[in-house]
Amino acid sequence: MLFSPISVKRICVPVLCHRTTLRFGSLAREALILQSSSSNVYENLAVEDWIHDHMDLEQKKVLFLWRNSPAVVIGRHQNPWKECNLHLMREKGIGLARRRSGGGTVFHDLGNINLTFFTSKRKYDRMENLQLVIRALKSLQPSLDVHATKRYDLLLDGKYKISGTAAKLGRTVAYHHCTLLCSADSSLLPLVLQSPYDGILSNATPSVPSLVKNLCQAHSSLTWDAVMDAVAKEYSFLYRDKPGVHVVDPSDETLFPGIAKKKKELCTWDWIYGKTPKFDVQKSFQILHKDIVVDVSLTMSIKNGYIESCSMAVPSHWLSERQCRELQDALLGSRFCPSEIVFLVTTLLRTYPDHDEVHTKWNMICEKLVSIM
Ligand SMILES: Nc1ncnc2c1ncn2[C@@H]1O[C@H](COP(=O)(O)OC(=O)CCCC[C@@H]2CCSS2)[C@@H](O)[C@H]1O
Repeated sequence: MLFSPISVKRICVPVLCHRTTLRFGSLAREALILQSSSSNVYENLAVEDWIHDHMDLEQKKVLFLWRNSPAVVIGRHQNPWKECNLHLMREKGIGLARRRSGGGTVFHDLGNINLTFFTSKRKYDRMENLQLVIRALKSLQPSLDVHATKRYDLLLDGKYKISGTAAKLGRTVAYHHCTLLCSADSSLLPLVLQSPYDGILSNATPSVPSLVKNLCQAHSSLTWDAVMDAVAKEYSFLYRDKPGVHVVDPSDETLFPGIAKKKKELCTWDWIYGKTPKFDVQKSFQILHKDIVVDVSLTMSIKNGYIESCSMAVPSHWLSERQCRELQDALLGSRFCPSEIVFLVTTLLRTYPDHDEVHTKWNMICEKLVSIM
């Protein structure tokens, strides 16, 4: 049992209610603690959206506790090509998600806890929430040296980040969410958050890298379940008359009507990559062909994730101006993504049957293009 000292329940949905906001009404308390049974980042982000859009947060505060399988979560206004190693993530099957709140990029896995504090906008108070987390940690290890910074990070021993914060403020409601590193994969974390792509010119929000540490390194008792339990207890103590955590299934449409649609949107390419603020790519590379080195320089503008303009400078004795233009034109309007580029170039090759030499050259340029995506 995950929450041994306090009760954990599965929420039973009252059948005879047609307003979604009333579904949680039977749990009549000032505050509610929900824990996700899913480790799917898109499902959990969809729960956040659902609570934000449908629950009456003027009447009831909500704390949502969740963990994800390995994933990188970027802020609403960030550029994933600048923030992470997409090649490595594809290779390792690590998901990429864009959240609705601002701020920087973080790594999640099952050793990282996420806490979302929902309130009315009036009651929104990030420092109060972080102090609650600190009290919870100290209830487990009184000697722990943790403090909150002005940018709402939690630092261990004055220098190691264990928690990052972001927030979304609606018209009347708000949420503050934060991570807590308990036992995340600390060797993978810096590798996936290091972009190998250079030549990206962008005004997107940059992340603020820090030294990070897991709580379990400070003390072996600080496991994710002990920490989650302690946070839930502290929250109950402050806002509820009785302890209790409700385990919810984010794919349960009877509990969260319309949630599948929210998840679907969060999974789309147009949300994850397409919401990247407009950016340019300026890149020079060298191609070694038949013992000669060919210099290629590339300039592209990417809008909503799609190639809006593309110009390539290639020596005309190597690739004719016409063949260069044809390649550029084929790329226009394409998503800035490897699979689509490969598909378009393959289609282009078919328009030039029996031109092995041109095929080789286009393929070599294509390979370079894919390496920057
Ligand atoms: N999981 C986790 N926790 C704490 N710090 C992290 C984590 N992963 C990476 N980092 C470090 O923070 C910086 C980025 O810091 P930066 O301050 O730029 O961004 C944040 O902190 C955003 C926090 C978002 C929290 C949300 C809550 C639920 S969904 S995600 C990164 O470069 C690493 O050095």
